[in-house]
Amino acid sequence: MLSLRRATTPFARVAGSATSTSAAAQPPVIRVPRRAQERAGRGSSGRVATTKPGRTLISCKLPQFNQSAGFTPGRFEETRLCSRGWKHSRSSGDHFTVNSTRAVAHDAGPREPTFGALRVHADLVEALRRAGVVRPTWVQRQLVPKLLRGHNVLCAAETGSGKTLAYLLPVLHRLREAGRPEPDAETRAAILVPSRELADQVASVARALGRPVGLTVGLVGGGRGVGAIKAAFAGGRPDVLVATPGALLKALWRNYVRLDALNFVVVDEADTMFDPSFSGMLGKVLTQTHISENPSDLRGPTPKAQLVVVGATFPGGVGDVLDKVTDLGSMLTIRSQMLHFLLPHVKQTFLKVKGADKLLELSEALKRAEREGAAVLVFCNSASTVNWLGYSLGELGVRHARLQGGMPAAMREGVFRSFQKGLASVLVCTDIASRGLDTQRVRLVVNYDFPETQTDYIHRVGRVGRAGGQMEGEALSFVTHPWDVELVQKIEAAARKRTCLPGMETGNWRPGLKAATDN
Ligand SMILES: Nc1ncnc2c1ncn2[C@@H]1O[C@H](COP(=O)(O)OP(=O)(O)OP(=O)(O)O)[C@@H](O)[C@H]1O
Repeated sequence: MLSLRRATTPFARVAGSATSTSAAAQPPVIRVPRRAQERAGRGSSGRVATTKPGRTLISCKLPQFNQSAGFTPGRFEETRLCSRGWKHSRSSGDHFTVNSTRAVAHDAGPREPTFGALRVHADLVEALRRAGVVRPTWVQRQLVPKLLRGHNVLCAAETGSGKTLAYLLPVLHRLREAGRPEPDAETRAAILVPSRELADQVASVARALGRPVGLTVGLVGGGRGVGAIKAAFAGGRPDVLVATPGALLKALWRNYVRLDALNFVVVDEADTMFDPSFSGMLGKVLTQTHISENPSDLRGPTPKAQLVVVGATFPGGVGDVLDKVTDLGSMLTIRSQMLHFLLPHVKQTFLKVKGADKLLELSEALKRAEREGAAVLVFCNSASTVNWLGYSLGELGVRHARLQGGMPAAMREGVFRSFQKGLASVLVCTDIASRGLDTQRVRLVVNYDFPETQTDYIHRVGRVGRAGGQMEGEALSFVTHPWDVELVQKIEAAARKRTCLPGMETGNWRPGLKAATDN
């Protein structure tokens, strides 16, 4: 007769096979590893009980795939995915939701210090207070002091966590402390961003904060021709220039601005800026600057520029570009703990749907959002789908705005602003709106086309659940093609295992750079 006993090691040991004399008298005892015992206990279905009392993390159309917030599968345990059969055409209509497990986004608790404790200029703190921004978020508490101390920093933190203020405050503070320059002085800080909409947004925040401390802010964005770029410098060179790389290169070629006297260079939205489509231009801009290698380079008669690179995701090519302009080893890194995880405060639903049914599903979702008074971003993968979908929604009587890169710059300029002002509640757009744009009004993101990469998914969903926001965010993704399903399976597996998205692990992030705690 065999008896099962709980093993103390993960490996089975057959005790009866030992050569002790007493063994012959005893019935053989087989020690079975705990995992195998648990598997045996699951019954004939072989399924692990993934539900426990309490909140549900993942709720599915088929309840046997539900997973409780209190359950996490073992590291080597096979994860049962609701989306496993989604390549089959009969799976249409199936769905699952990753529920939010946290209520507040990135906001600091009442016991966190206020901005005053970060030792930025009192006028800046007061300007923030007037805007209702009192306590710094995690990334602000990390980045501001390091920049004030003169370090070059590479900073990766989730979408909507407040990175813009995290770099703007020390930049404005240090320019203010340096005193008023000569009237014809060169620009002292350049902030580089990938789109004119984002340039517009960052410039308006910088202006609101720069005004009280007597600093001027200029803006040059792409797509408006040389006349518009020249006009940006008509009133003299601004202290801070927010620019897209293409427009800045044009300004440099025509000598409207110089970058060799900069005190600060900021590269925002690193994943797009270091993407091959931008990195060539960015490299050309950076080679015209003198980037410091350590804080002592910021002093003396010819001070160099401090460099800060920020993003919510980081591509591989960052080092290749930066290596040419500074000592990478001297850069500090800041990385938030939940980088490249699904946002825990945003409810995310995935719906397997036939291509022909997507419009119907979308109009249902838009009706629900309208009843709740929620603004919606609808993402498509191409400009032509934006145009087609806009036309179809128009036919259905849905008021909306459209934003895609092929639109003339003059038209694009007003679209996002009018959406922000609430003149339209639905914005149909390409990924041009997924990077950096602050969308406090938006409560629902719809992936009409499933994004092509996990990075795009992170940035799109990151348009909801932003710091300082009062509203619960939600994302709805339509899953149609087999290649969409592959991506969904990776996302579902990461959600169930509570790991970051596969292939985006940041354990060895920027090896060779000092960790932020080194300073
Ligand atoms: N300390 C704070 N308290 C309250 N709200 C804040 C705070 N810091 C920033 N915000 C607000 O949070 C929102 C998101 O900030 P921001 O756009 O800088 O995020 P981000 O990290 O740059 O996002 P993304 O990665 O999408 O570019 C903005 O509306 C901003 O005004």
